[in-house]
Amino acid sequence: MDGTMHHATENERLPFPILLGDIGGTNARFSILVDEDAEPIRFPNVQTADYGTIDDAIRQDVLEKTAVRPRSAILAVAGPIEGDEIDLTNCDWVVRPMSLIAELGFDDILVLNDFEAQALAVACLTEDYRDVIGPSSTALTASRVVLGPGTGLGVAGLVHARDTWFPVPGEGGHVDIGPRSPRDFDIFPHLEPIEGRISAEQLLCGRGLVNIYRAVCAADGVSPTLALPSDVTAGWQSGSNHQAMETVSLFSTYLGRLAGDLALVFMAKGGVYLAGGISQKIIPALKQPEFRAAFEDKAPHSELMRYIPTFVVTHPLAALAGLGSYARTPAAYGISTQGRRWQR
Ligand SMILES: Nc1ncnc2c1ncn2[C@@H]1O[C@H](COP(=O)(O)OP(=O)(O)OP(=O)(O)O)[C@@H](O)[C@H]1O
Repeated sequence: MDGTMHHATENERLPFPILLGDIGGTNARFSILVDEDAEPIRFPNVQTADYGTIDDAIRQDVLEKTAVRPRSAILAVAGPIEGDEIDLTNCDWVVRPMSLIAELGFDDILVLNDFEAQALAVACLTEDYRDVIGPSSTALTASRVVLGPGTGLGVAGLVHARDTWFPVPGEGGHVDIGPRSPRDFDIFPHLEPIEGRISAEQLLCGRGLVNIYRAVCAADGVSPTLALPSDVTAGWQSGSNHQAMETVSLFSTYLGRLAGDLALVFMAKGGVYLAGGISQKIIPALKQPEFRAAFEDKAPHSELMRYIPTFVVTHPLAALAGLGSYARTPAAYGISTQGRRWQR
């Protein structure tokens, strides 16, 4: 934060044109908002492994592809945002805002958490970009939750208060999850605890599909034949592998169980939104009874749960859409920029 000409207030817009970036473990996606009204300029997805640094990726895949010179950037990253060098969780890139300012000509950089960006997306997601799971489809303007099984399990709340959306990016993917049904009690002893416990992320992510599958095989006394998360969903989809089919069914149950718990915590009458790469790949399974049954199975509040809608986010670039909405109207969102905004 050295060398600032002035301190921006929390609600102050970053200067246009604004580069928006959603930096995942595998893919980075960029767009530029030229002004408040323009449609974003889209750039092809970047594989993070193809570039040594994010600076190179931005230079070669964005700045060299357009004559527009972004003055500022809003970047959403997976990982804790502390200090002037931000290490990303699932890739080798380090975000150095001071270097982006010095080397690439930006005046103003804001770094957000990736699930904070997903929460922003969920605040403004229209019907076209969500697939309803279950009986209720009315998403009130009320608090929401987004959870996304992908490489890991991201979770964020989205509190609605004072006409403002407040994203709450926590570490909700790491809560405990335990056995509930008799079948769970057969399977859970075959899961491998980490430091004595099973956390939601051990079941509800790509690797989690494989963990559940291996435990199901162990409970059934058969040798596992599938190694990758995509093998498990393929075995489910083709109906060719009994254990893979049960795995996806259990995955839906556990996802519904956690989604319901998070809905209770946030009183999420605005709905629970399933993001992450895996949700979109198993939509037909999520539409089977297991997901909603587990979601609503929250006595003494089952009646309340029945009216809370659940959705799969189908927007291909949801995080960028969320960042774009924030870039245009920061005052609509309760985002603290303290310690996360760097200015020339
Ligand atoms: N067909 C599939 N079925 C099940 N899991 C899959 C399939 N294809 C990929 N996966 C798993 O999905 C996970 C990746 O999820 P996702 O696409 O959401 O990535 P991500 O964590 O958002 O990272 P990025 O932001 O870089 O895309 C990996 O664990 C991968 O093994």
